[in-house]
Amino acid sequence: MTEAGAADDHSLAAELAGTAGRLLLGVRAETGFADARALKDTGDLRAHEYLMAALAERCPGDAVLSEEGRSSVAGKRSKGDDRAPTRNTADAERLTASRVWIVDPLDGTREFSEEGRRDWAVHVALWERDASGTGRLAAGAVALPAQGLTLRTDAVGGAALVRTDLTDPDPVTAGHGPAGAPPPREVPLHVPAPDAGKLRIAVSRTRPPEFVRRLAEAIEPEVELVPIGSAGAKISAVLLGEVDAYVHAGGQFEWDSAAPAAVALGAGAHASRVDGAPLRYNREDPRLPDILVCHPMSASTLLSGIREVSGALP
Ligand SMILES: Nc1ncnc2c1ncn2[C@@H]1O[C@H](COP(=O)(O)O)[C@@H](OP(=O)(O)O)[C@H]1O
Ligand SMILES: [Mg+2]
Repeated sequence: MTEAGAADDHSLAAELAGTAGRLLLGVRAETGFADARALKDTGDLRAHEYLMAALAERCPGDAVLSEEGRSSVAGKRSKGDDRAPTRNTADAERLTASRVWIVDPLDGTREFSEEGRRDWAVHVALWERDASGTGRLAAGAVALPAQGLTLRTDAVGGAALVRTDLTDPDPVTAGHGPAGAPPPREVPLHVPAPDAGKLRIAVSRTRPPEFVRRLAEAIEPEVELVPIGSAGAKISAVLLGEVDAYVHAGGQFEWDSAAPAAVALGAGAHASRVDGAPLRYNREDPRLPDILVCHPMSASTLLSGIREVSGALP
């Protein structure tokens, strides 16, 4: 799924997501948490404007689909800025383009505005047209700025975990270097297999779908529901082994899942719609309301459990 991107596209996605993430840490420090609305809007728009400008400069021929470049957000402003958000590539052009960057400048906007929370992300994905006509995710990066991590695709169809904050050793990369040596900056990323007998399923903190509670009752392994903000942070938690699956239905858009799905597929995870159909991107209608990400070993249990409770799907 990720082989199509040129080596540079993977690095560029990671660089842009990481830089937008640093910018967002700066917005948090500068704006403070007293006015959540101002902090959310300023974060959304500053990261969006940075990504639009960087993509226009670095990839001038490519189309862009950003959550914050839709015509419906034209009236939104960041603190101290009168400018309207830079618009996305027009639909007619995007739908015939051969390369489209699908970005969520700030996923988990609510968590970004809550002091101390680390479950928010920057998503940068590249979709490329291919011979099949449906296209595919060619590269992707998810920055978790408050966790000092970026998860990214690589040039050989895999994925990597990059430590962006080298001052704070983290348990994930720490075990990879020789004893006593500083942990490497970047390590290969493979989705870990679940422990037998128990499944931890990440769900939305604020809108956990009722059908996931039904699913938890319907399947054999014991299930623990783990509320986490941001689709990117939840999918990253699956890839980092903090949970075993992410199940969502009832509403979402292409930008919420494109970059994390690209990384998940590169890391060997199962990523699909909740009925098992492939995730498709760069459609005319950007709604992509449901998703399942897990280790391939758990996919059939979860897909058949979801089928059993499909009457409860939103
Ligand atoms: N029912 C729904 N309809 C539309 N978007 C939804 C949704 N549920 C979740 N999302 C979006 O998916 C992302 C993760 O949500 P959650 O943390 O609740 O799981 C959020 O993106 P943004 O933060 O970029 O808006 C949120 O807006
Ligand atoms: Mg989002």
